[in-house]
Amino acid sequence: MTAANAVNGAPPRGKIIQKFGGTSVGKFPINIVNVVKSSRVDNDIAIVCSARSSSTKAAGTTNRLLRAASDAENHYSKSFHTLIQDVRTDHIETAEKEIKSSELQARLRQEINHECDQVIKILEAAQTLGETSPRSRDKVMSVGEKLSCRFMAVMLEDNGIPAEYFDFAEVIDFKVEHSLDQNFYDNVAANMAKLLPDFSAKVPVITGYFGAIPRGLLTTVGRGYTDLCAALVAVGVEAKELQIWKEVDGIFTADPRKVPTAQLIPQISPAEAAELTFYGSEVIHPSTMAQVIRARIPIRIKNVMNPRGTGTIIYPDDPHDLERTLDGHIPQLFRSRSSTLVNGSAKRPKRPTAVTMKHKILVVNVHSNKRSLSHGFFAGIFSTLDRWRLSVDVISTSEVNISMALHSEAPLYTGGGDDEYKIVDQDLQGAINDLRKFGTVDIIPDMAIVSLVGKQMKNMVGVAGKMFSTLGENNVNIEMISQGASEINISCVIEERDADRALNILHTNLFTFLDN
Ligand SMILES: Nc1ncnc2c1ncn2[C@@H]1O[C@H](COP(=O)(O)OP(=O)(O)O)[C@@H](O)[C@H]1O
Ligand SMILES: N[C@@H](CC(=O)OP(=O)(O)O)C(=O)O
Repeated sequence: MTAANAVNGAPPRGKIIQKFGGTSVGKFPINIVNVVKSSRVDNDIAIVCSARSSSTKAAGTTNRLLRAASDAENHYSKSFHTLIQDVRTDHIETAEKEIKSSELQARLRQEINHECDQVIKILEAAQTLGETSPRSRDKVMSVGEKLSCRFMAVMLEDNGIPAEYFDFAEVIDFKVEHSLDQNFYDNVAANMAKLLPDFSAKVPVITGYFGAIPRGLLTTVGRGYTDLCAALVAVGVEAKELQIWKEVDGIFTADPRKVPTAQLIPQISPAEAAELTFYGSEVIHPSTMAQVIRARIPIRIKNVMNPRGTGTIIYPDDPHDLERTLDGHIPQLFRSRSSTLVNGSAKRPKRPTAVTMKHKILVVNVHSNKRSLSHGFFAGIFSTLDRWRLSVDVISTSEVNISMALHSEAPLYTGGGDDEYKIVDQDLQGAINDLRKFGTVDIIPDMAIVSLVGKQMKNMVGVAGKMFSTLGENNVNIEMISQGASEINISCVIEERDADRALNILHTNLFTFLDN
């Protein structure tokens, strides 16, 4: 505890890891500077940033880099050079606009040019080979985080905050097994802590990309990997809190951009946050939670545009929840820590915690050509999906039929007349061709999954009935129902055109009237 903190009775000084997403770096870099400046008064801060996006993630640096890697592989030399030139120009123009010191600006320009020249060399090699390995693809992708963090480090310095760029590309210096187990995460977290200096003097600005993994970061962890990187830093340095800074005040009872009456949730359990993320409210990368909660570190979601808000804390609010997350933990330890968290959350009203919507869903029905489902039918269906790397979000079965709701980013479109869907996603098309061995396959596109999530729902009689009758009374057609796979989630599949209306109807009826 520092002398100042000890005298004024403030909580002891500790380490806080702050993660900033790509759109925050792109749109609000000065807000990030202000957040860091004010947070450093009471705590030691390290920041982790994702690749920059000047408008949306879809149009951001990571997507451009991944497209450049595909173009190199396919010998489209001109287009990958253009994409990298766009990334270079974007970062140099931002440096010229945001950095006041000409000296710092010149240094940053040199760094940007160096990173972009390096990535061109990798892409030219990929073009010669006509392929990219998962590792070289990751290397290309990592340039996004490098550029973003070089910019943020200079931005902090330019505003009088001592900062130091930290590249974690080499943090994995041990043999990695095929699947990333707990041992892997523990080793990465320990290595991160070893590499980082004491951050009371300078703010480390850490690349949210963390090193070469045999099957590639993109395949093993997936997009949004920066949240996990920040989580591992937090675990490694035994942080007092992990903060994920976004452009919303925290987690709401429904997407606040779609449901104006949605309310901020002060505290949510990790299991609920994971369900919400999976079913469409992408607030945090799912693997992040397990690592941080295991280490008993609370996660706080906050808004870069409203730093005074308290945000949402993700932390178990009763020992049983923590027990489910951890094996063999000591409940007493949890209790002493949780008492500093949000008050009264254990006395939550009996109602779901949130309602969420997952878009771009299609339903695949396989109607068995036998009179009853034969031995091996399910095994055959699932091994086909596994072969084509598809995962099912919602499933329901009847005597001779299996219906599966799948998420696909690629659009489906009708082609060639006769109601035949031409499928853009090659994995999906491959899977559907193979599924035809098991029976007649129908595809219903343009669907959405609506889910109620809440740990209170375990003990709530009639909540599913209320959900379905509310939708029915409002003429929302339900295609599929899934209840009970997870005791804290009830989901159903509806038509995409009804999605936003259904979200509002459910929020009004189930969040306002069930209080008792
Ligand atoms: N229940 C929810 N609570 C908060 N945000 C939600 C929820 N459901 C969906 N969202 C949406 O998730 C997005 C997350 O915030 P944002 O900062 O924009 O993401 P990113 O950090 O990935 O750029 C917001 O656009 C918000 O509308
Ligand atoms: N830049 C990476 C990693 C990431 O975490 O991004 P964000 O924090 O902006 O979601 C991606 O787009 O996947």
